[in-house]
Amino acid sequence: MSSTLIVLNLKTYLEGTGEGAVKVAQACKEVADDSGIEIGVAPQFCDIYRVASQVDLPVYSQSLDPVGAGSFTGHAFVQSIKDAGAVGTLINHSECRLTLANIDASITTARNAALKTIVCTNNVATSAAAAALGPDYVAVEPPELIGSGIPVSKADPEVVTGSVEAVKRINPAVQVLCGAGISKGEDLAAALELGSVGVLLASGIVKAADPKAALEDLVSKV
Ligand SMILES: O=C(CO)COP(=O)(O)O
Repeated sequence: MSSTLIVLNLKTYLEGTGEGAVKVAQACKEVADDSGIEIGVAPQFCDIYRVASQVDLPVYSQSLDPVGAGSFTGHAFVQSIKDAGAVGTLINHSECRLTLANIDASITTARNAALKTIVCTNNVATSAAAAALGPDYVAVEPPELIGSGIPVSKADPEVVTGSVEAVKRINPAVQVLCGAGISKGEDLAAALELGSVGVLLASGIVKAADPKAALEDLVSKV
């Protein structure tokens, strides 16, 4: 496997029994095996166990709550997420934003459970702030391009290069992903060219008529 990472965020796109998530995850696994590129998937909380137990690929939670075992109701508990089979978690996605203090607490909570952390950011300044908290990855995604079909690597390459530069300056151990509007092979190639180590993406694959073919195209230029 190369060190390139692709994480497919399923959001709430797939209605139904969870079988849709398993099917997309299976496509991710096949394309990962064929291409040698690591592909992870972030399904709904309730689908983590189903996906992780049926498909051998890295599964991420879409978020978690920084609470321990005890008197907490309605929270996404890290130990349950881990026991369900997740290897990591997104934190602070633009569609599930946290305060800086809660981002910090979520990173610590995940790290203590040996889950990988991907902190989403919306611009260079927040990428720098996130890097200071020491996650495994910062994933910069300008919200205005999310779901737009317009790739960040083309529409706003400076937010990627600026984030890579800022993160490197603040904490060189943190790696940078980028996302928003990514769907094609040329988008992933451009993202890597700009200094990121991979992409976080959703609609271009999940909503495609043939997600496996879309994934094959995504990895075709690397
Ligand atoms: O929010 C995203 C991934 O977390 C990006 O979404 P799109 O790939 O749909 O633009």
